[in-house]
Amino acid sequence: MNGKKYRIALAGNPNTGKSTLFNQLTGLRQHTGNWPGKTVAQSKGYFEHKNEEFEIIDLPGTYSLIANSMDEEIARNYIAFEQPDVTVVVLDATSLERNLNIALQVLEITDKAVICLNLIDEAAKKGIEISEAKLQKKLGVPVVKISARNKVGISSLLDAVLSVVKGLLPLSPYKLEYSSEIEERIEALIPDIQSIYGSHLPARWIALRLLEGDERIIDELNVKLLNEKKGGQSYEFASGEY
Ligand SMILES: Nc1nc2c(ncn2[C@@H]2O[C@H](COP(=O)(O)OP(=O)(O)OP(=O)(O)O)[C@@H](O)[C@H]2O)c(=O)[nH]1
Ligand SMILES: [Mg+2]
Repeated sequence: MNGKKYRIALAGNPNTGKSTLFNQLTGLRQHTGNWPGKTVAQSKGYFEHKNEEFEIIDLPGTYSLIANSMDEEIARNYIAFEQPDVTVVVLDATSLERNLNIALQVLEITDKAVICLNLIDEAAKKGIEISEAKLQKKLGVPVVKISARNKVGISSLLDAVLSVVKGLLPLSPYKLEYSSEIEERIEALIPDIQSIYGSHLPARWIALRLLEGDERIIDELNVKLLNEKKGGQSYEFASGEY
């Protein structure tokens, strides 16, 4: 083990098997607490794959990342501001169309993602066929089929995760394109966002939120900026060990 801990976030709709996957990966090396200042449970765990150490966070299941609820706010803030080394989006392969929405929202925030099609046993029973290769080409990030409950495909998933965190794959995540008027406004905002908040944050995604009139994002960013100036961790995050 080389000691470096890569951080993984598990995102996805409710009931897609995130916690099942989390438990399979971490076994007893996990602990549960609350998200700081929130009444929402947070599970964090650890595991190794191919001599690398990973820390994994089981994010609350959400249908979107627009921060309509505390769960959504937690999930989106973690991905956008804590910037895990990879976000694994767990989708229900039996209802892919509905599930893809959250995948596209994650890809709007971060390039470093792996799409995990879970419940492939159920999908197979229902005669649903999904081409990983086609989906991967379309989405521009690795797509891996698994059955978390039956421990199928887990090592392929972890290989994909490792490739992403090590930067071994060319990633070209699918980005929704907006009308030229909106795209121009996004372009105009990006330099200001970068100069105020630094270039490490997802400026295009922040610009989109601002154009939507999402005022909370400004509060979040200001808290983050203040904490960074104080030299602390941006988003205070429960740091208890397992
Ligand atoms: N058939 C089948 N069922 C699965 C699989 N993985 C998970 N499940 C089941 O799906 C249900 C939901 O799993 P969870 O792991 O709790 O889902 P979750 O995404 O953590 O749900 P939230 O925490 O509500 O967001 C459970 O009954 C699991 O046993 C799988 O690969 N195949
Ligand atoms: Mg869960």
